[in-house]
Amino acid sequence: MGEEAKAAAAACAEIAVTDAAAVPKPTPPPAAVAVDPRLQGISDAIRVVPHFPKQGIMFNDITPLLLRPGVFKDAVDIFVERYRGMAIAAVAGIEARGFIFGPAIALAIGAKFIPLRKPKKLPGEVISETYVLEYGTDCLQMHVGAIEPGERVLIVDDLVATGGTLCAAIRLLERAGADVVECACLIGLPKFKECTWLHSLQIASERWTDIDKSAVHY
Ligand SMILES: O=P(O)(O)OC[C@H]1O[C@H](OP(=O)(O)OP(=O)(O)O)[C@H](O)[C@@H]1O
Ligand SMILES: Nc1ncnc2[nH]cnc12
Repeated sequence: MGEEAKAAAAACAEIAVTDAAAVPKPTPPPAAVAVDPRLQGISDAIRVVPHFPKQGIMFNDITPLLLRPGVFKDAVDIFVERYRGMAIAAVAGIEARGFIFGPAIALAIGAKFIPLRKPKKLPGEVISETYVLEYGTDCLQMHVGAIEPGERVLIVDDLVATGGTLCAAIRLLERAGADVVECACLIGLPKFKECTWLHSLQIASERWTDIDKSAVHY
């Protein structure tokens, strides 16, 4: 990707992961516009904790960002600016950290919020999607009836690492008939760059400049 295209991509805080032909295209930003100045503050407010929760993991901790209302607001605003006017009917947040950003985005764009929960948390009838983790499996559940067939949905989480969690969320929503427009995460880990199986979706993420935060650079 050339420098001009990089700047443009960063400006709309978008990462085109793979073939995006099937999803509505956001308005392309003007070429060579400056990187959003809010991104550095967001990046700086995320703490990287080595070897948590286990040896070898560089844990991206968003809690310091939450202690800074201005930065927290910047993070939400960037997503709201991107998704407002895209006829999104529902924001689906992934437990637990998608519950921090998702509802704020949903309220601001006038969408309903759907919690995608870990097993045995929802009291009603659920549909479930199991996914593979590095060690073992996990599962996301959603209430039956939370989504109407054809509704446009944005999936929100704090971070994409392998993409396994997001893929499970996409499968769950699509099984319920949703039209998944995009996935939005604050942080993308480099490993994710090699994953091309989030087919025909785009991942909206912030563009980090601090390589120590194991962040995405496109
Ligand atoms: O891209 P992946 O490899 O699937 O990993 C990303 C997921 O991992 C983290 O959640 P976690 O599973 O730790 O759950 P928690 O938020 O409940 O702690 C993070 O908040 C994402 O949901
Ligand atoms: N490096 C990481 N930091 C925070 N949450 C994660 N979930 C998966 N990998 C993670």
